[in-house]
Amino acid sequence: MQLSLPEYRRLLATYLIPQWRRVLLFALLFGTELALKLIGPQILRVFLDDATLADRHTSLIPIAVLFLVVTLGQQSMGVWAAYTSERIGWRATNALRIDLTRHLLQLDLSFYKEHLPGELIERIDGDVAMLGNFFAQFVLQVLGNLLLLVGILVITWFQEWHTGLALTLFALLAGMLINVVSQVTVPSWQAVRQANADLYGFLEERLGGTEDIRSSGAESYVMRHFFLHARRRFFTTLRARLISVLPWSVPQLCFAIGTVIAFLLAAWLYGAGMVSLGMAFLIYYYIQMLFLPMIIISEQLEDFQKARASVTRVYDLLHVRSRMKDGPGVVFPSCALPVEFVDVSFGYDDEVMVVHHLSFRLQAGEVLGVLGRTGSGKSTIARLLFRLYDPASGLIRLNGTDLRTAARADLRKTIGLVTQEVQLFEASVRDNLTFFDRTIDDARILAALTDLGMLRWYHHLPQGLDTRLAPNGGGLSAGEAQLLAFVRVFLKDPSVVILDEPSSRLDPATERLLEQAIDKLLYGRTAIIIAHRLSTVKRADSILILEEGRIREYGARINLARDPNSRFSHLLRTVHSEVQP
Ligand SMILES: Nc1ncnc2c1ncn2[C@@H]1O[C@H](COP(=O)(O)OP(=O)(O)OP(=O)(O)O)[C@@H](O)[C@H]1O
Repeated sequence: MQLSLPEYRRLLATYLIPQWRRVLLFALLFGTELALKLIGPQILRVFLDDATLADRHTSLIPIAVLFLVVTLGQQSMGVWAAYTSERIGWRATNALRIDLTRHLLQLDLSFYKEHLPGELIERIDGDVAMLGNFFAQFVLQVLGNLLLLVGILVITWFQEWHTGLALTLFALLAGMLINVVSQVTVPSWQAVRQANADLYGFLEERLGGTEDIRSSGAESYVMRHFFLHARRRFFTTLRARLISVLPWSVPQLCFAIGTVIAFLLAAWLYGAGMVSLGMAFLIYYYIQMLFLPMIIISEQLEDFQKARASVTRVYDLLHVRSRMKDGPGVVFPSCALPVEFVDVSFGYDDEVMVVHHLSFRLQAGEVLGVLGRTGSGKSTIARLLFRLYDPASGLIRLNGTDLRTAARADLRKTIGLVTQEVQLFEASVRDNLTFFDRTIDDARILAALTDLGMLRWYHHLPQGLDTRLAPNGGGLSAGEAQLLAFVRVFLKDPSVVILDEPSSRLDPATERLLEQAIDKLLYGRTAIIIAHRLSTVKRADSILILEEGRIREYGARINLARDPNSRFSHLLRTVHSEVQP
């Protein structure tokens, strides 16, 4: 989809109006620079004509000084204008980067399933960087240089009509030619951007999975695909660069032809006595000058063509709408809350449902243990309650309210989620625990660490809470990372806790700590524990066993444990016999 003119106008207005003073300054500087460009040759003409006068009375020095002042003024305006436009471009693109990032962070998880992070980085950084010139200069450069072009032609028409006519015809022909060749490069630059996005997407995914790739010995497979992506990028870039020689060499050729025409015309007019030497020089000078605006306009149009593909992609991204809509907002009380699933079915794709007709109810403060084979839909229940997705049918109630009427920000405050994969950042322990929330003071963090029995761990940190963690939580064991995730939830103090228990093996000491932490975390809260070990569900009031997304068994834990025919008691017996053969 290409953008319409009003959409371009809106885009420019959105990012330029907030810095209108700077845009105005740029317009003034740029306009003055153009005016000085036109005045300079006129002073030279006067200088030359005066210099060749037989009976010259006036001194040439003031004219020469004036020319110098005008030239210096033009150069200074040019530098100042370039600096100002650079700032406009950076500010506008940075604001756009922020808007894009903010927008992307609000999109559904289903969007992230379809787009690799590396590809999104390329959109936010690469594509937006292409728009710097569009925001900063495009409109003014095109309009200004058009004005300069017209100005040169009008002046020459007035001063010598033969020259005016010749220049106008020549400008039209050369302009059309330059414009045609400038379009040639656009598709090849689009291909370069796509090759970049593909390569970054590939790299990001493979670097993220480096541990698995090494352990499964898939390095050579990855390297081969890296080579294929890099090769494609190399050849598309090479092709684009070679084709880009055209828009550069055609204006050079026109420029050479123009210079010859200028010489011939000036020589003929001067030889025929139709113009003075100063005027002959002026004709030559204006023909030379004519090229600069033509080349700048063509460069701007070429740049705009390249930017168009980026604008379209950025605009498309900005218009991706979350399928889930925030409700008007609900204030949940900060105490344990009841949770209810009513006939909930859901699939990550619209066609294939992964959970079917789930119905269960947790009283406030009740703990539900969810069991089931891998892929049976346990984590999906957690994602639905956290409203990372909406059910395809049925509804989920929290404290009697349909989740869809709540704002997602309300839910994030009310529900704490500890997943199997704990995301840690290359930041201080404090920032990792508080999620960069500066309102949480150290005393609260230490109280949470004490509550969870992590003071010993804390005392071993070389710089206390200021200790920086390595990227991706490197240096921490899986158990420690899990404990940090518990501290996070503790600090959030939610009414409902969802605990997707880690299935990884932990050493007995960490496991004991984790067990204590779970007890403390669940105290006074409604909780859903997705359990991989039966020992975890001993604290559950009720048990739900899933099989292929359907409830196979659901009831009070004590009753199910007592019933010898229940699936749960069967599981208990199996584990027991495995432990004590
Ligand atoms: N993001 C996703 N996109 C598409 N399908 C998914 C996605 N996440 C899970 N699934 C599918 O949904 C089904 C249920 O997955 P879910 O993660 O809920 O299982 P689980 O019981 O939690 O498994 P595990 O015990 O291995 O964590 C599986 O068939 C899985 O392949």
